[in-house]
Amino acid sequence: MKVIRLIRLKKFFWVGLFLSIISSVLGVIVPLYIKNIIDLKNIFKSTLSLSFLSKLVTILVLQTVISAMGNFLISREGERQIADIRNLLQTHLIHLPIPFFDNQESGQLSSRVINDSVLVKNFITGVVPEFITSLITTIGTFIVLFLLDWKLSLLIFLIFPLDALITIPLGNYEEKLTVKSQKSLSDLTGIVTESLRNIRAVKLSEAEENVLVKFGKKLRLLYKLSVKNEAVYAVISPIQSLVSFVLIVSVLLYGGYRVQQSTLTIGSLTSFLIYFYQVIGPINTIADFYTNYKQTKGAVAKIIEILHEKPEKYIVGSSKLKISKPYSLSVRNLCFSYDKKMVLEKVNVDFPAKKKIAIVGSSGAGKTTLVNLITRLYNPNAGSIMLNGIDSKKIDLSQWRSMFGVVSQENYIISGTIYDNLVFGLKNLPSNDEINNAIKIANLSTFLSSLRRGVHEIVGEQGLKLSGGQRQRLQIARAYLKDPDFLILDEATSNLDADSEKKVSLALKEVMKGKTIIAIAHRLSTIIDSDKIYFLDNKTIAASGTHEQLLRSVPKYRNFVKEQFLKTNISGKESKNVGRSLPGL
Ligand SMILES: Nc1ncnc2c1ncn2[C@@H]1O[C@H](COP(=O)(O)OP(=O)(O)OP(=O)(O)O)[C@@H](O)[C@H]1O
Repeated sequence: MKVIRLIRLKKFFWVGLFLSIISSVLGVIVPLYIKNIIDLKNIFKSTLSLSFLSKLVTILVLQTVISAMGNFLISREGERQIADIRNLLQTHLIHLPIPFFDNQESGQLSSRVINDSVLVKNFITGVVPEFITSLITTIGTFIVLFLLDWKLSLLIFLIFPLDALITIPLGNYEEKLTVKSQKSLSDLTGIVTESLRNIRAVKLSEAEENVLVKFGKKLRLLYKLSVKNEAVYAVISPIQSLVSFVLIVSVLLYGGYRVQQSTLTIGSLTSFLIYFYQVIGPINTIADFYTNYKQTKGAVAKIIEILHEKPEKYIVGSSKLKISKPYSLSVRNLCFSYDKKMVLEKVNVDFPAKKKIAIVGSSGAGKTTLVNLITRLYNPNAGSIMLNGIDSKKIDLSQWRSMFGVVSQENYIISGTIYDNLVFGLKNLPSNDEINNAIKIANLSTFLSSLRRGVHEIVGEQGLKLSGGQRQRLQIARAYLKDPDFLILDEATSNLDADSEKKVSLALKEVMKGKTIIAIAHRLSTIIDSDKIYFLDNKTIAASGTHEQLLRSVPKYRNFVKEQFLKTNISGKESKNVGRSLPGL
């Protein structure tokens, strides 16, 4: 059973279950004592009845204490289970490859970690132990009842087929409902997470109404499903009560007749009724097990689906490879497609140590994709990436990624403080001097001194409290502290005003020293001084060389530059120097 595979139960659970079983067994004995007491002729004067009474009280107290201890141990294990399942899921998720996330919504995944884990826990530490103790109570009770009077017992036995008639079809219906409810709940979580994360975009696009309409639709769907769910329980409960009532009346009528016939004692009939009252709950629990199982199956299927996803391969060999510096990268015949859409075909690029290499091409040409392949966020369909001639597949993934630092137009800022961002992902915490140095180099000193809490100031979700330039300089400071071999600049000076751009450029200049630079850019100022430029066009490298060489010999590149130059000139961002350095334009 998949549910069991998800869970690793500790010994406290088994101790708790054992205590609960003992408590159930004691519960089976109690009515027998009552029968014996009632059947004695002179109940309150007989010493035998007093001895029965004192034993009865002892058993009741013992049963209560043992049951409480059992319940506590099982519930405690339940809480640990929730934590374990959440931990297992989050650990697995964080190690899944990027293509998995391309097809998922983060809100839905959060729902798996937070909500579905609770269902599984309830099943394992609530439904299953109750089922086991109920089974023991029921079997024990029926054995005693059969020994007391088998004919009367047969009447009570009727409850099973009657209950099954109701719960099996409802259980199947419940499973379908649960799958839909869990999906609906995760959709709802997704909308809330998404809209709050992008609250500025929501307001500026005046999309409040859209978000609320979408939210309302999902909310109504969840409400309808929940009502249906409640209706199932609302139907089950009274039907079960009706079945019980009919059976009690039958036992009373038939038992009363037997007492009149003197073939049954009043004590036996009383204990029968007590047993019946006592066993009705466990029988219903056994019947409900199927419904609960079906309900959990839906949630577990979703969790197992995630756990079946293959994580990224971190360690390829048994130990990390020792590769001597300086590092140079080469990309050979790289092909890549997103699903069936071919994006790169037979791409060849070299990144010699300590050189600045630029990749240019129009929007959608595949520049970011190429960098994502180089950093192994995606795996190529064919071709290879080599580090000093060694195939990347032979190198441990974390060793590989530790070589790269990124300064990007994408927002790589995490919630927390500036300090949290500076040390994010660093294996060894930097000293105060190193932090101060990074701040100075990234041109952040003046900004930080204006903050009340300095480096411990909160930056807001995704760095909302920072300007675009400050966010980029924070990434530069982080890259400085990481001290990578390859620095990836992804349009690092885009969307900034002249002053901000100057600060970022100065900071970059410092942090680029001694590094191999991989620059992806549309803007000429970023790439013009590159040692080599690779021009991506029509899914492959159409040409390569210095800026001047390409301008002279590749008409397509010349057109591309002209277009970019015109665009940036219109937006007023490109510097005059760049315009002057474009021979032939
Ligand atoms: N995760 C993805 N799933 C499917 N298609 C994608 C994905 N990411 C990018 N693409 C597609 O792949 C192509 C190349 O995208 P890529 O982001 O690499 O281009 P780019 O040259 O970096 O563009 P830009 O300069 O506009 O950032 C585009 O057509 C894009 O729509």
